[in-house]
Amino acid sequence: MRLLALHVHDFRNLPQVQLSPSAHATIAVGQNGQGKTNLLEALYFLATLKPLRAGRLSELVRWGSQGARVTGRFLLKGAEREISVEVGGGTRQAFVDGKKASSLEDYFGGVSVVAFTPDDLEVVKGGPDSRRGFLDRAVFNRYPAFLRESREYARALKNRNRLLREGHAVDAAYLDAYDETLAKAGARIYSRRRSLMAELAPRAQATFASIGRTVDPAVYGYRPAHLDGDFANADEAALAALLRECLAGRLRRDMERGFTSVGPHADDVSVTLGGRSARAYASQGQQRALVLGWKIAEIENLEAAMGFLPLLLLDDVSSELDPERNAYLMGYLARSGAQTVLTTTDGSLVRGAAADDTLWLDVHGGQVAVHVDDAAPPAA
Ligand SMILES: Nc1ncnc2c1ncn2[C@@H]1O[C@H](COP(=O)(O)OP(=O)(O)OP(=O)(O)O)[C@@H](O)[C@H]1O
Repeated sequence: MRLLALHVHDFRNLPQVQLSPSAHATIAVGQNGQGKTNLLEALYFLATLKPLRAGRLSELVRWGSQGARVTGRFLLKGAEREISVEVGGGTRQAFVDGKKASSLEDYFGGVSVVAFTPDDLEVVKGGPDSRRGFLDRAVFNRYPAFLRESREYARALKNRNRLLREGHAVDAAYLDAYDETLAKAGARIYSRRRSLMAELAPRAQATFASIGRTVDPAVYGYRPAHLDGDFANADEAALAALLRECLAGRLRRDMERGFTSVGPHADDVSVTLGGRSARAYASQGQQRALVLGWKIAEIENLEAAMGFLPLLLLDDVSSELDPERNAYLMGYLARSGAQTVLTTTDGSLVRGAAADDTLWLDVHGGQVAVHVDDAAPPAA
């Protein structure tokens, strides 16, 4: 997969960007607040239909404009394909080759992207929701249908919570039907996350072993909270049965509180170092190495699964890593041959990922321009 051309229109502070990225590294350099992350966010949104950091879609539209549009032309398995997303009035509309996309699967059609941001580096010490989000982004990359499936689950959960809040008025047969739907949708999420972890955890553990500067082994694990039974070996029907049982067992408590306390929305990813919680005991550098190990594993895993590398988006990650781990990451990017878009305030930090064909960009006040003097990385 390769991104051949990108066109951004009225996305955040970017009025108009048109560029043909390098087949390898494209490096956007600029001072703080100029629009580097916005450029990356436009690409991420194009490739996932999910905002990288915005809470609301309307935040993506340039102030004073009616709508934003991002278009990308990709080379996928030898054929060119243009996808486009428009945002306006709080909704988004996806297009494939100029026509409305018939489904999400049709839209994505093999486009795959992995983003790595400073927020990711904080994920180990953050709360379960950030780790869950981190896991789910990897699951979605691996299984694009997961976007639809997780929405189905969220809808079922919302309906059940509404019913629980109605308290005494809950009709048992009615609730039973809701539980059935929720358990089925939940079992799919469990199963997707479990499959992804089975592929990814051993790779992440191996990468960490080479960058962690410790003999303590890292272990990344996922096991649903509150669910009793043989999670590792249960098929999807058995997972749904386990979840239903658990929902029934916690019904009284859930009715008192007015929300569902068990299910994929309440899970966490455990990360341990030498058998101890990494959140509680690992140093900041080790926590970051654990995240770096995971990200590199995610990229390798996608390559193994799809037969090609995803597009990599790195937002000012180098300034957050120590020099040795930054050099490891830059060396990995250069060796992998992946198409990468990096942002930085200091071009020298990402020099290790650059080659003769690197496209250097200057970002200033929402304007993105190709840097002409290629003798040295542009200084911010
Ligand atoms: N919807 C919007 N419309 C117009 N401008 C916006 C919008 N959303 C954010 N901005 C502006 O975009 C700028 C931030 O851009 P961005 O986050 O890309 O910065 P950056 O170059 O990555 O900086 P840093 O190095 O600090 O991360 C801010 O000046 C902000 O006010």
